[in-house]
Amino acid sequence: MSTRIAFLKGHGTENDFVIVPDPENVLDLPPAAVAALCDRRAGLGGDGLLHVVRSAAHPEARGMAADAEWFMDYRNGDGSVAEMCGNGVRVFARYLQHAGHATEGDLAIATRGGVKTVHLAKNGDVTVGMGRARLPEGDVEVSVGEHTWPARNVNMGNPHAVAFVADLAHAGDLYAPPPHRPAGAYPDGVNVEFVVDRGPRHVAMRVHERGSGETRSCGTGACAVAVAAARRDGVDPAVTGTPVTYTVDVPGGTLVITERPDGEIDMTGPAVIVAEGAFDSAWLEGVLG
Ligand SMILES: N[C@@H](CCC[C@H](N)C(=O)O)C(=O)O
Repeated sequence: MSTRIAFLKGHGTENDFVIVPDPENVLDLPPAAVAALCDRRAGLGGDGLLHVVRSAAHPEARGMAADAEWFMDYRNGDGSVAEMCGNGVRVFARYLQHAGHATEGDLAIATRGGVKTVHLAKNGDVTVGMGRARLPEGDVEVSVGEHTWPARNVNMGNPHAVAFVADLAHAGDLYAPPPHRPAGAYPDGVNVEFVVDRGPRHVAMRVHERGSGETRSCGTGACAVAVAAARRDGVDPAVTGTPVTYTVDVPGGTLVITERPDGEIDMTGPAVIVAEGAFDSAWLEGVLG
């Protein structure tokens, strides 16, 4: 028997998501189902999917249920699982507010990267405490076409390679194959950011996301870029004792990233719900065969 399954669409700086509320975790969402839902031509379309589940109802989140009622079960557009999604968690918070599960102010959300504190501001901005960046040794190179750049490893719970480039156009076009990287450097894949300077503590980036291709924004990527830019600029809040803020322009808007002396990083930007509807379970079963 076919049933109607509710969904919403939302985005944060045009990093867009299919949102599937499933409080008791009863839906079966294998990778092929997520990829079908995120398909921009044959499905609903999204860079990724936010499966909204009560922490107590999800085996990966039960241990966080005392601290956060809701778990962001994030999936990339190809159906793969990622540790964290910075824009996703901001849109997830906006969904909880939209659905009446949260109000303006602070709320805790469980993610595979741990419990994140999100602040829903009056002006529509959403800030998330992203935790600390790790800067593993062993920098790599990324290449697109005839261009090759050194890149900095930054881990925001998920892996990023940040390359400072002369021209964002050198990152190729939307349909180009993903940037090349040396075999073995990232056994689980990597998100690659291309960055140019725009002014003092102001950069612009493009990103090729693991599991989604080029997207118009990446929150964890913007944090990785801000930290890589600060270190390149000789700025480390742990040393100066003063927070540092970078403005990061992405193709879909602007994110503001602040790193504090204790290493904790806050990211602020808009998060919007644009539509809600329902799809037929028979359609999805038909696609999955
Ligand atoms: N768009 C996200 C990052 C999503 C996960 C990423 N593609 C990965 O596989 O690590 C963000 O806003 O952080």
